Amino acid sequence: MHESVQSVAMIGLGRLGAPIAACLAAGGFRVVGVDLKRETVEAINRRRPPVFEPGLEAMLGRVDDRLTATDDLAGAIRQTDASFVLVPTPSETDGSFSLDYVLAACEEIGEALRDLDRWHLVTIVSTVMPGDTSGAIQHTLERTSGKTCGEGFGLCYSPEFVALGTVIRDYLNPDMLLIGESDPRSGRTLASIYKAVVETDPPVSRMSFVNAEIAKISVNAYVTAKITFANTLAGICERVPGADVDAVTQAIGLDSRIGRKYLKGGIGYGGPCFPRDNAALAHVARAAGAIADFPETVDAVNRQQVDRMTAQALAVIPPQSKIAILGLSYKPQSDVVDESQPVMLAERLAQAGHTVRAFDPAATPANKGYTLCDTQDACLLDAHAVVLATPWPGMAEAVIEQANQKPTIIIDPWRVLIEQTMPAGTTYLPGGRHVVLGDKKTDRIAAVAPPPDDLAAAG
Ligand SMILES: NC(=O)c1ccc[n+]([C@@H]2O[C@H](COP(=O)([O-])OP(=O)(O)OC[C@H]3O[C@@H](n4cnc5c(N)ncnc54)[C@H](O)[C@@H]3O)[C@@H](O)[C@H]2O)c1
Ligand SMILES: O=c1ccn([C@@H]2O[C@H](COP(=O)(O)OP(=O)(O)O[C@H]3O[C@H](CO)[C@@H](O)[C@H](O)[C@H]3O)[C@@H](O)[C@H]2O)c(=O)[nH]1
Repeated sequence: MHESVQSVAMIGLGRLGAPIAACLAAGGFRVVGVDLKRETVEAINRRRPPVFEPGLEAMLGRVDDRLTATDDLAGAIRQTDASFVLVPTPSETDGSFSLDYVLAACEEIGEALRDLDRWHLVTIVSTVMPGDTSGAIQHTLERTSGKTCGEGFGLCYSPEFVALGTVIRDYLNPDMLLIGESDPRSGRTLASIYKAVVETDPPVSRMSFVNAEIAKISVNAYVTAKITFANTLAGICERVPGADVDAVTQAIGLDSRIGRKYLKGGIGYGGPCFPRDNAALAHVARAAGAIADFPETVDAVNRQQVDRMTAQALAVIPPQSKIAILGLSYKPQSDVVDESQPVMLAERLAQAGHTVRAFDPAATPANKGYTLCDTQDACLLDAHAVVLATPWPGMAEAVIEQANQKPTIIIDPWRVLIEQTMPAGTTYLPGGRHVVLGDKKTDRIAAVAPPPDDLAAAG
């Protein structure tokens, strides 16, 4: 079914590596997980999630004795038929991705391959820059193993398209499998490993390393352009009488050339991947002497979304108010605050002279200028205004309860409360909608980013 591969090594048991190792083991492979961190190795061996990822604990409960973890990378290679490298590739200041961790892992893999008397497939899953797999990665493996890539061992580049919070679901139900391969045997073997584990029958795109490398960052660059288009529409709809971004995006999403996914106008995209992939594509373009304006513009317009949200809030919140920010992670069901728009918004509102308190069920950012609360109730206490920045389950209800107790300004960039009847005295400001100040019919008193003059006249 999957050629002769029965056992695999997962090198790097982080946010992606741990859940994917669990999926491979639950799917029938014998998996040896490798990580430098002792606490991660111990957690896996005790079947405890080393990272925050919904569903991981349950998946670890299904691996029986097929998953073990160790810090002995060479030993893991010797015991297995194939290995996956899923270590960090942090961004450099020029937008490119560092290969330091990948090359350190490849040095050890290559040394282990030197004495191995059978073929072994190495797959790089970490996101790398175009040219890296056939360049430094392949050279390192060949140098340290003394073997020729495509003969003594196989090499693939196969990045993942999973999103944090849904890693397991996305891994088991991929839209496609992207495989850059050194030779047909390597690509075929990797495809057979995936096919043995995934729950669907996705198309497999097999190609050269460089095309797979460009394709990976292009998917994120394209999807972020789509989100940014929705945010641009949201900004327009906020200022055009009667306009509603959701009505517009729902309609245009029905055009099959556009599609409905990732078309929600909100607070801008953040996280460990989306923001950096535009910077990487821009770097690739500049280095090749091609035009870099498109990814640079998407990135710049995304950063403007924090300006848009800050201006909206400042237009309706009286000076020196107490503001509660609910949700700080870049999206619900995640503890990640890399490039988090809610964190940026909290900082900006604090800089504007407001007393800002924030709460998140999982994320604990190093806060600048605002107070991080241990509980949602402490965050909401006495707040004049609430921003539902990253709406985790249960937060919307708490906001309504707060507004029932005292007049509250509610800022709702994702419109999770749009269907609710607001308690009397509430100022409700949904992102992406034009709302008239003092609308008696709906009892929603709101303004959507009005120019200051309009606000003064209305007040
Ligand atoms: N997080 C995502 O949503 C996502 C999605 C797609 C692709 N990626 C890519 O996947 C890669 C990994 O991302 P992540 O979020 O899982 O990173 P992470 O930092 O959560 O995990 C990486 C793990 O690798 C371990 N490690 C580092 N060097 C090692 C070595 N030599 N041997 C063994 N273990 C080692 C670290 O201790 C850590 O536990 C990156 O290239 C990232 O761009 C991430
Ligand atoms: O319609 C939408 C959809 C998402 N977002 C925002 O986009 C960001 C990213 O969301 P999501 O895709 O759910 O999470 P990530 O974990 O960042 O996953 C992205 O980045 C990964 C790393 O490259 C890829 O593997 C995934 O395919 C890609 O979706 C978040 O800030 C969301 O709030 C929007 O603003 N509007």
